[in-house]
Amino acid sequence: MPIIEVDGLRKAYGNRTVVDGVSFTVGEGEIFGILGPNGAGKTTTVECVAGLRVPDAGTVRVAGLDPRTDRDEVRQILGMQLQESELQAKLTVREALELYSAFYRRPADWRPLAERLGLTAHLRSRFASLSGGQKQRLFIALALVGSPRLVVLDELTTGLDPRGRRDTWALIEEVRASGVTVLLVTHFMEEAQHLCDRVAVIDAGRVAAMDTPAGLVSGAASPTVISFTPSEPVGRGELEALPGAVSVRERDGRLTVDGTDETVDAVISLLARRGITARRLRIADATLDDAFLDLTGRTRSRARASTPAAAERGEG
Ligand SMILES: Nc1ncnc2c1ncn2[C@@H]1O[C@H](COP(=O)(O)OP(=O)(O)OP(=O)(O)O)[C@@H](O)[C@H]1O
Repeated sequence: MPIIEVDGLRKAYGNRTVVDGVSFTVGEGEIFGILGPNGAGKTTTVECVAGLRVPDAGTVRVAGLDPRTDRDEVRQILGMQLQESELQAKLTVREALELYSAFYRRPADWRPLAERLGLTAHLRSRFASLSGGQKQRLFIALALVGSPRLVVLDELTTGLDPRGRRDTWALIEEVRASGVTVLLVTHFMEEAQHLCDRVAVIDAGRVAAMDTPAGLVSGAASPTVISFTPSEPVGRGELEALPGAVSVRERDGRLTVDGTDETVDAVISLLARRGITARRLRIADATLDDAFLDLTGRTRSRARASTPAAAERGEG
């Protein structure tokens, strides 16, 4: 039996529907990602899973329980780290960990958890004095302190530096290795690609796609990107007409073609027939970023120009 079953979930604020028929299931032990642009309805969806919001329609089950009517039971099973959570300013880290432990029937020993999250040196610090990264790590600890079967993490690594982010990913992998299911809301494609077994892309309140990260990338309209500087001019129209080509861009004499493996073969044949040399030839798989932009219908070129991956591909 899946640990999370969401079917036809709908939620409106006033007359504005922000979750519009979302369905997905998560198997026990999975790391399941919810990815989507700002305001897509991700937080509202996971808050309904956690029983913090009442759906207008549809059903939610957590380990077969209804989070609304079986609230106490679900609270014992599900740990939640909320985006933008707050604690009382004067509460110390230690007090927060002890307080949260007391909510649960089978709390974990919070000390190793605090150690693992780099909080041991801050146990006496008051919440208000913690840095953004320290607060974030405390919320992760509080989500895990009840030994949950399922942990819901919303914007897990927002506010962490790259090192803190990597450490947190390693922690999440350990958590999963211990059998805990993870429902993860994220903005970071790299995070989804690194951690998630499956991802639901939510756009404007609906599931735009659901697959493994690799499946989403290979299902993108243009899973391969080829870029090169031709030794002699090549017409963009000619490249656009090649099999599988989705788009062609030119910048400072450098051409970038989004397409498929078939497009790559066709570009190389075309250049060979003409005796044109492809200088600094680069062929790259599209990333989850590209798949996400395809799925959420934004212009690929605008976004790609601003991603680090674009620079690596020599597009900048
Ligand atoms: N309590 C509320 N009352 C009214 N509108 C709300 C409320 N909570 C969220 N919204 C609106 O509903 C929409 C979906 O919000 P939600 O937080 O679920 O999206 P999200 O995908 O998590 O976004 P983000 O990535 O920006 O956190 C947004 O437009 C948001 O402004």
